[in-house]
Amino acid sequence: MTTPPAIHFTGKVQFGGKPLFGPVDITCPAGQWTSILGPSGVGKTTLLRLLLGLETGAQHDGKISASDGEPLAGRIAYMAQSDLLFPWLSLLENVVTGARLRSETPDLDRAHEVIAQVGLAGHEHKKPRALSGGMRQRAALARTLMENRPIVMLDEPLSALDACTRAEMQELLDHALCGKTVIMVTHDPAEACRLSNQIIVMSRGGAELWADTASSDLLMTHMRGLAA
Ligand SMILES: Nc1ncnc2c1ncn2[C@@H]1O[C@H](COP(=O)(O)OP(=O)(O)OP(=O)(O)O)[C@@H](O)[C@H]1O
Repeated sequence: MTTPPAIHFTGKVQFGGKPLFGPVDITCPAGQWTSILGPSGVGKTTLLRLLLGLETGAQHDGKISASDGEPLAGRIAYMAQSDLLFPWLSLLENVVTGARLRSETPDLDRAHEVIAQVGLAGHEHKKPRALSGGMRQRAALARTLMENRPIVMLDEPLSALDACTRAEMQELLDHALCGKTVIMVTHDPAEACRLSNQIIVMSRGGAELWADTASSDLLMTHMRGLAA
């Protein structure tokens, strides 16, 4: 894996001339974990999709850049809110989907290693329907790790999980993504505080950096104030 860069996003975003958010000036430090919080509909997913270079239909008047001056394209692994597993493929085949789509020969040894890393050894040949919700999220994480990219973007990756599985997955993510530049959208201040080096709170007007990752209660109070 190449050295992870910092990511810089500036400017404002509109849909059909109607402002969504901004102007903002956001830096996600290299090799660190940034969480993005904010009220529903403020534009968190749109921001992530713009960073990913995906079609959004939005007009972005600003800049997206990496600290090493290289394009972001091809350097990001993405884990969405839903697991996006192909139901007709086994867990193993789902984990190597990226390589198959690029017409590459998948590294099956590494796939088995990554599957073991997320605690799913022995389930390689099961179809997604035979896995629990937590196991499917682990499978989605295995597929994300298999890509071994320096930047990882997570859009509410654990929102569908029960509290216990969620805590387990947070630990796993923390360990597995250590050293990468990570950007995670979440609605959970405690999750953001637990995992992040920095927290960005988005509102219609812009985005502010929340420096105190030690207190999720204070962050929650602050966000209630923004929403009021
Ligand atoms: N293609 C589009 N055209 C017009 N409006 C759009 C389009 N895509 C998204 N929106 C609107 O932009 C707003 C922001 O959407 P987005 O999904 O980025 O918000 P979010 O902060 O991630 O919300 P949530 O927390 O509920 O997931 C929403 O009001 C949505 O309806």
